[in-house]
Amino acid sequence: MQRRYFDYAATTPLDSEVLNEMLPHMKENFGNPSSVYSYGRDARKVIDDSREKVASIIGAQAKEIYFTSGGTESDNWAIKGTAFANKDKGNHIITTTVEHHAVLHTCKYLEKHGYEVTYLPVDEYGLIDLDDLKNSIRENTILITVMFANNEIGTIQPIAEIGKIAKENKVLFHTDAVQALGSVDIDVKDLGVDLMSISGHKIYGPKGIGALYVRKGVKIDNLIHGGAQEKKKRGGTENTPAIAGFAKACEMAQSTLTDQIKQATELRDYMIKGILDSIPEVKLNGHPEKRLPGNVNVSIRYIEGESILLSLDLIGIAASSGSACTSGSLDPSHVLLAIGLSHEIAHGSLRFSIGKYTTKEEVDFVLDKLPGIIQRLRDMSPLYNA
Ligand SMILES: Cc1ncc(COP(=O)(O)O)c(C=O)c1O
Ligand code: FES
Repeated sequence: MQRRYFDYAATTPLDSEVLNEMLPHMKENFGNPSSVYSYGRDARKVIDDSREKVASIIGAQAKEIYFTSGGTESDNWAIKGTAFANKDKGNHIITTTVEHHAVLHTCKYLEKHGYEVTYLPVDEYGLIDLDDLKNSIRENTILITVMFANNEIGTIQPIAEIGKIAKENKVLFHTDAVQALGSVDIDVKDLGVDLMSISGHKIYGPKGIGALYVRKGVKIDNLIHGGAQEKKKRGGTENTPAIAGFAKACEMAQSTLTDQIKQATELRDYMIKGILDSIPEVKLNGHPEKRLPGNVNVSIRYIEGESILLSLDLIGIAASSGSACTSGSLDPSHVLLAIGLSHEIAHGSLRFSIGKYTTKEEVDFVLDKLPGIIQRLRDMSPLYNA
């Protein structure tokens, strides 16, 4: 059966050019980058060059990039590391109700250890209110952490405005840009961001690699203690192949960004229109314009997202009912509840995410099959027939 992948927000396939870039560093260039002899120096050079490339895609300097094991570690580090480093200044953190669990669960953990956290609500589109943000800043606020773009509904927050508010109030600003990288033009300097989390596997790079941007001058404690790697800020022998792959993926994403935004946006809008036009009682979740180019998230009344996913899977379509991290749990998505959806409607939600390999033919296949699937499920639903 031909399979069609619509879950690029969960992860992306490794680009073959990225794989080719990685292979030599798994074979002949296997040295430990900390070693002084040539094997080590060769690996070190790869890491130094890679740092430049990763820095370039977000407008940072190479020395402001620290490699991590991915978005989750970067989020944990940014939040715990600044919270611990600024304990003398205060213990208050501001975030939002729609963050990824890597941020939310880290904040919950800190609450158990004496920190106070404000969770800003969002409007029906998933946007925070900037006045709310201003009003929630206190004397003891040390960090604002607001995601760049939401992984479930695709909503893009007003990052530059948040950066400005943070700066005016002398509060650090971290943003989880895992979903935004490669889909939005990012410049940390223009945006006034102090810390930014990014990840390799959402941009056709390898899994298990990411980075934390830490603006020069920002104080941050270690999360991972060990050797002197990453300027003594993150111990552990560097994953040279993954770092090289991540850098290649960044380089490719940067050089094709404009075209990719255009291609994904066109397919996204075509798909949204196709779904809304062909299926009754369907609602688009997230902001109509301030949204990731590849994100389609809809609520379909009277049926369960899970049962639609299963029916789609039977014909080879891979989509998601929210985020891959929350499926498997019976709770509806915290993001969909935060934008005001009822439990019942949140349960009937689907996310299709489009990437660089998505074709119009694939979208047409979904548009052709989805209405029939939904009609059959609705015919079986006691809610629909009530
Ligand atoms: C917004 C967001 N933050 C963090 C992560 C975690 O990134 P990683 O899978 O690299 O740990 C993801 C991906 O699942 C994400 O979408
Ligand atoms: S039980 Fe299926 S999404 Fe809630």
